[in-house]
Amino acid sequence: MTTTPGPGRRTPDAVDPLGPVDVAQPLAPVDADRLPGDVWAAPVAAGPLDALVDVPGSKSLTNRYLVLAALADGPGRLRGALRSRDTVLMAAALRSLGVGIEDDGGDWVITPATLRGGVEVDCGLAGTVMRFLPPVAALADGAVRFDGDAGARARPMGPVLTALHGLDVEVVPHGERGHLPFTVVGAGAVAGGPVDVDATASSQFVSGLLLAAARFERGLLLRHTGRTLPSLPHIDMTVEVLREAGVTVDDSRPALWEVAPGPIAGRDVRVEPDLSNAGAFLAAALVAGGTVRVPGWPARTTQPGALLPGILERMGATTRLEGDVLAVTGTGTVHGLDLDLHEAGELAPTIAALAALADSPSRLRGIAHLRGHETDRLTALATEITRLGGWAEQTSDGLVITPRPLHAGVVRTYHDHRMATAGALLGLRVPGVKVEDVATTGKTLPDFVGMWQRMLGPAG
Ligand SMILES: O=C(O)C1=C[C@@H](OP(=O)(O)O)[C@@H](O)[C@H](O)C1
Ligand SMILES: C=C(OP(=O)(O)O)C(=O)O
Repeated sequence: MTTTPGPGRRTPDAVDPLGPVDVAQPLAPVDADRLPGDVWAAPVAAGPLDALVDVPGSKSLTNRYLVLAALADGPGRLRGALRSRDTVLMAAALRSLGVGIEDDGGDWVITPATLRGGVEVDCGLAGTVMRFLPPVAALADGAVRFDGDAGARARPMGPVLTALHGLDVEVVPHGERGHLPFTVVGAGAVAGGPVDVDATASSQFVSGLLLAAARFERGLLLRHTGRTLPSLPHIDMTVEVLREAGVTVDDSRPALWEVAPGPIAGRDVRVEPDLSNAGAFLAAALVAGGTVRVPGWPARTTQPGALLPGILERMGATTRLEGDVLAVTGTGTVHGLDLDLHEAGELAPTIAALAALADSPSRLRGIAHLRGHETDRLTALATEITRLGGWAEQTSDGLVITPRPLHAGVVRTYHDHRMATAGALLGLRVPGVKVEDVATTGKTLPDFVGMWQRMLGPAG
């Protein structure tokens, strides 16, 4: 049987162990009048950009700092924290567990407390909430029920729950095993010790266990058992914030992390801007030409967005760090590239949108785990790029994107903030692009539309 690769399908290729699959179904037409949520007409850039874009705090750092502050031995203060759906859900969950979290002139002031059970946690669609809080709930004095959006129930949770079970924490599934909803029955303490985790599907399985581990009686010796590990910078971020809070972590052996038991210091910290969220704005300079600047760019960071300047340069930009301002300048011509993104999968939607507008094909590798993100991002990106007339095929671990002239159409977003921002990037170049449910950007960037319009200026 011969097969025709199609959008939204795996395509046979040399590295695809799954081999050929069935012929693609035709794309469902999108009727903009019947779509849920707002349909936003993405503006076309009127000319080269010249913008300074202030990007709010990092989601990943905000939610790590919140968890550590909740488990600390004294009060803490978070300056420049991101206020978005993912971080507000984290704060709400910690409050329900008994932690004090007050707003003080824009800062979050956190007062740790004995964690109480008998509560429910709404994870929304936040990976950081659903993966970071079950180990915290194990320290509570009773049952903590976890659930989230319909899409959250599809996201992988099994390795976290298996690890907790291995640490003698009771976990009660309420639906499909290894998925939300479930209840963690906290016993007020966790003995800790050695545990094996297969984190092939998400680095967050490792980060969540490490964040709570100093509060386990024997600490934790965590071994990753899978063949590949995504998003290592995010695990390094976890190790770094733990060390900053006075926790002893040994990460000197490959795929092994040892956290010593001990107190977590309550601290006064400032959150770095979210570099991955900055990515869509910086990428806009390549699409429209001109310069986009992002202030507060850290000289050194564990955020995977640190890879952006190098990636954008390969795609045709010039970048400069002027003090703490990153300036990215583009010509309007974007080059395709072959890129392994396993360390920075959350950048993939931005890079895929650029690739669809490039002057040569691109291949993105190392991102099979994106199938378990907010949506199956490989399918979503292939489907939506193809819907606009481009061509994108899935491989076993990524995408091959062949640029073609794009046309007007509605980009579906599947409750995925980064699908919405990718749609905005395509719309900068292609007249008539609309983005379904643009409000989904509120997951990490509630003012995305306002920021995008300000970046474009009055002519945009
Ligand atoms: O720990 C974190 O803050 C994150 C880790 C990564 O998850 P995966 O390893 O599941 O990709 C990343 O994609 C996500 O946006 C945030
Ligand atoms: C994968 C992402 O989020 P989450 O923290 O929900 O996994 C993301 O923001 O790209």
